[in-house]
Amino acid sequence: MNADATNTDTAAGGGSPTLFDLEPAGASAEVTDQRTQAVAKKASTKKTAKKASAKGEKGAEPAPRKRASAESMAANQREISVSEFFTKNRHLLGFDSPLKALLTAVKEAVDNSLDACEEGGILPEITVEISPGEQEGRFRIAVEDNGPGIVRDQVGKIFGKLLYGSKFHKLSQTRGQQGIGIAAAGMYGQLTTGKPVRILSRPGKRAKAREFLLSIDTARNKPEIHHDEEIEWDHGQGTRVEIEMEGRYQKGQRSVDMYLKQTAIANPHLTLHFVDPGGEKVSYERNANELPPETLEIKPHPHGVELGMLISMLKATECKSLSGFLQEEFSRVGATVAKKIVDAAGKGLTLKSYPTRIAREEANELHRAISETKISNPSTDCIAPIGEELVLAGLKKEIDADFYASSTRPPAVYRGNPFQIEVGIAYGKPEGIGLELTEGGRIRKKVKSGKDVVEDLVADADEPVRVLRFANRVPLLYQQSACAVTKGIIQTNWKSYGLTQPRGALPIGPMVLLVHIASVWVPFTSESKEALAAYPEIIKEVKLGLQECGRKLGAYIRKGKRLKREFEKRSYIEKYIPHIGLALQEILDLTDAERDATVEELEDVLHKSRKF
Ligand SMILES: Nc1ncnc2c1ncn2[C@@H]1O[C@H](COP(=O)(O)OP(=O)(O)OP(=O)(O)O)[C@@H](O)[C@H]1O
Repeated sequence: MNADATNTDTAAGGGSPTLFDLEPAGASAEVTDQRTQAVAKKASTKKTAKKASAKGEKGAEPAPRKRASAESMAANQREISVSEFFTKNRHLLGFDSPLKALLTAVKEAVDNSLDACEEGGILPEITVEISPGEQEGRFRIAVEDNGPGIVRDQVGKIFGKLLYGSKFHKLSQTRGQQGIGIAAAGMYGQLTTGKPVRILSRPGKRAKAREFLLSIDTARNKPEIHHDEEIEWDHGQGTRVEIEMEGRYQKGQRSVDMYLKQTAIANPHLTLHFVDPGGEKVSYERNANELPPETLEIKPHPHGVELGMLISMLKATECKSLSGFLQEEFSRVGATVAKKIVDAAGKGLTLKSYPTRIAREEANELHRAISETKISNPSTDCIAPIGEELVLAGLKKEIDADFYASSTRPPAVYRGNPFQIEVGIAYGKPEGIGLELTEGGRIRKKVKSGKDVVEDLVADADEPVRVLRFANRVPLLYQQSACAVTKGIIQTNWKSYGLTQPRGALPIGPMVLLVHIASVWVPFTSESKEALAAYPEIIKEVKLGLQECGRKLGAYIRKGKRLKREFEKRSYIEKYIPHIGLALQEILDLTDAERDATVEELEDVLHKSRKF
């Protein structure tokens, strides 16, 4: 029975005994009237409570709930398409505000262009255009590359299907990993403007170019191609992607401009052109004419494989023996290591055991044996760091500072995945400390270089240092505090290198800190790829890299402080040298020429008095 109905009945005086039933007969009309009023009030209170409860107001009685049965629940249970999921959860992909959405879309397209050019062995030249869209608050982004292009059959799946890509299943150093990025950007455009994505592709100089217009059928996670036609395109081979979307364009630390500038720093082999919504053009010319060294795809390292994955691999393998399986499917396992693992596993497993018939219990022992067996670290020809020299060149090209240092750590391993950390430092605004020692031993004020640089990259002297984080050469602009890189910086003792550092915070000073991780699988904290997960191995390497650069910085700051003290002392003495000259002239009866020569000599002695 409906609980509400019971209450109403009771209030109306029917059903179970109430106050009225207990009242003696012949009670006065006034009392009856009061009773009637009380009943009416009670009923009205209940109605109000019901309404309030429906509105969710505090203090209201809870509204009665309709109970679901397994059958009624079953009627609502159905598969969720990955596109529907990410439409609702677009913040997971970096589309949570118009400002960030614009940046994410540009980033996905540029990262893809860079990956494609490098895979194709082509020096990348990329053009990014952002122009106002058809309505206020809309923008049209276009990213064009000179990469290998995309073949006709693949265009639909790449741009109209989430979780489709060429990089997820291989362990190699690429910017993209998940197979979500560009389709998600197109989906966001479609969601906010209703417009399809436009793609131009020319897969090879001799091939004909084609134009496509497509959108995603989000319920089925499938492409809907509206237009597919051969066109004349005045462009060599390559791809052009155009997406109209709701967005906000703004310059600043987390802007498209900053992402592109940082991309140019970390990719010295890239020539990049950018046209902003106001029509202003910026170009970053490459300062390296060689592509980064080619990296090899690797197999998983046994120490990075979890039990569930091992069981799946055993089921899926085509190898006919356990020995073959261990050697074929993993890196760093030869015949000797395979034998050691199998011997340590016991459970009747032999080198000849048939992998697909290995039961869960045996797999468990095999997994234990793998973790106990000493296996050499994964090979490192699968990762390509930027290199100390190019990190320095990139910083010098784009940031006007007093002092630069860089360091590339040797490769290390987290969860079986090789990675390498690089650190760069640009310290001091030239107009800040601004003193230098000339070859002749003089200390002079530095002249501003006058380079066209981003002024706001170097922090002010009383601000926390600016951090530039990169993962496989991609700038990470959001979620700085959640990132393993920031944790590594905070855990480093900057006081010993001459900087101030509040407890548990970034150091303070006019400095840019660049940290790059190169890896076959970058452990991001979410699908939007904004922060690195805090693996202790990664934090440790970040700290070691920072310490290497920090020591050089410490020496520079100490020298700078000495220079400053000396400069002040010399300036003070220098003021009195002409007076000393005059006094000497009077005492020693010198000619004017002799006096000037003495003054010059005294100045020389002063300036060459100390070596730094
Ligand atoms: N400009 C391009 N030129 C050539 N191939 C491309 C281009 N853009 C995308 N692709 C291909 O499309 C695939 C899917 O791209 P998408 O951005 O969706 O995912 P991803 O780059 O693999 O991973 P992530 O989701 O981490 O970015 C890529 O793996 C690549 O093979």
